[in-house]
Amino acid sequence: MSRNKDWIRLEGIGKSFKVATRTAGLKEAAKALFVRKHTVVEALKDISFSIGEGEIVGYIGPNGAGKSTTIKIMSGILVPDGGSCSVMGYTPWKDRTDYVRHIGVVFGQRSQLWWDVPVLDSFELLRDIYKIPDAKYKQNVAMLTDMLDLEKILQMPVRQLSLGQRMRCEIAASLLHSPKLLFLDEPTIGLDAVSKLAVRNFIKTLNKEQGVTVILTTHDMSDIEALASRLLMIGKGALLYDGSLEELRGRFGTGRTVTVDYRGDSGPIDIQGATLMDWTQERAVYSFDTEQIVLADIVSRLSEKVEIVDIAVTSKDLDEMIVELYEEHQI
Ligand SMILES: Nc1ncnc2c1ncn2[C@@H]1O[C@H](COP(=O)(O)OP(=O)(O)OP(=O)(O)O)[C@@H](O)[C@H]1O
Repeated sequence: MSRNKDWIRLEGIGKSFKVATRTAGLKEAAKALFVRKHTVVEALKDISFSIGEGEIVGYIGPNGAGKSTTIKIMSGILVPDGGSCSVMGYTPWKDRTDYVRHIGVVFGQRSQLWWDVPVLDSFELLRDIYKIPDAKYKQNVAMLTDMLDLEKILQMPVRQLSLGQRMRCEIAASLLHSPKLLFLDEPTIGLDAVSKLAVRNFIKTLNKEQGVTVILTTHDMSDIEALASRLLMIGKGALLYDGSLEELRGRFGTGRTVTVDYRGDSGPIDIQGATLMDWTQERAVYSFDTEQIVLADIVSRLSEKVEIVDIAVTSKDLDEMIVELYEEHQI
């Protein structure tokens, strides 16, 4: 349950990047030595949202939408062109030294561990960098080793670890200093099913038992389904959706497809309120909206004419809903 709704508050955040344009041809390249041409990429346009303490929020959007730029601003790595951002009372890019003691950051594609030394040595370096008191460090290493099953890998150099093992160590490394806020950028990318589950379970427990707030960037919708009760969706630098998964499901979730296997001699049967998608000698497929017609009515109409052998109903999955939202906003 969220304790302070404006624990994180972004208001009117904008960020543009100036990108040098290169023109083809030797003459143009020579000219470019004297006259530099630039285009401006508007990565974020007027982004506003609040996140409460203790929430797990999924931050999603297609490639190039502006997710990393937002995370970099919230973690103090980038300074926005305009707008305000307050996290736990800090302005991230202004009070960075103090601020970083309260946040943990994991970028799935980048490592904060030293490649050639045992994992534990990296942890000790981080202890010195963050000036973590000895007792707290020992307690956290013991807790994280237990929760993330690190016992056998702490003495191994990072380059010898599998991706799943490395990700567990990355997450542990980001939590050694007991941050209250964790940014996770693609934490399950490339992981197999078992490792994904282990990482997800850990994030859930961390949030539940220690109240750590989690902002999760991912392209994997099953991460969102498993972890986040709230979704922030961004596309072309603008916020497109801020709400719960349930609301999103409510908005798109009344569409169903029913596949009915039958026996009997019948031509296609029209049912008012349902759309016939396919009709073969053994199988009929209808799409329908639960607000227009209930499944039982479809089944009962069909059973007047044919003998029903099997029924399977599917609803839109999260991926499909997201694609529809993008289409709605023409992303
Ligand atoms: N340092 C930079 N210099 C120039 N352009 C940048 C820079 N960082 C980001 N951009 C541009 O800003 C836009 C948003 O990028 P960002 O990395 O935030 O997207 P993203 O949603 O994280 O994408 P992905 O899912 O591919 O990681 C893109 O058009 C990107 O090319």
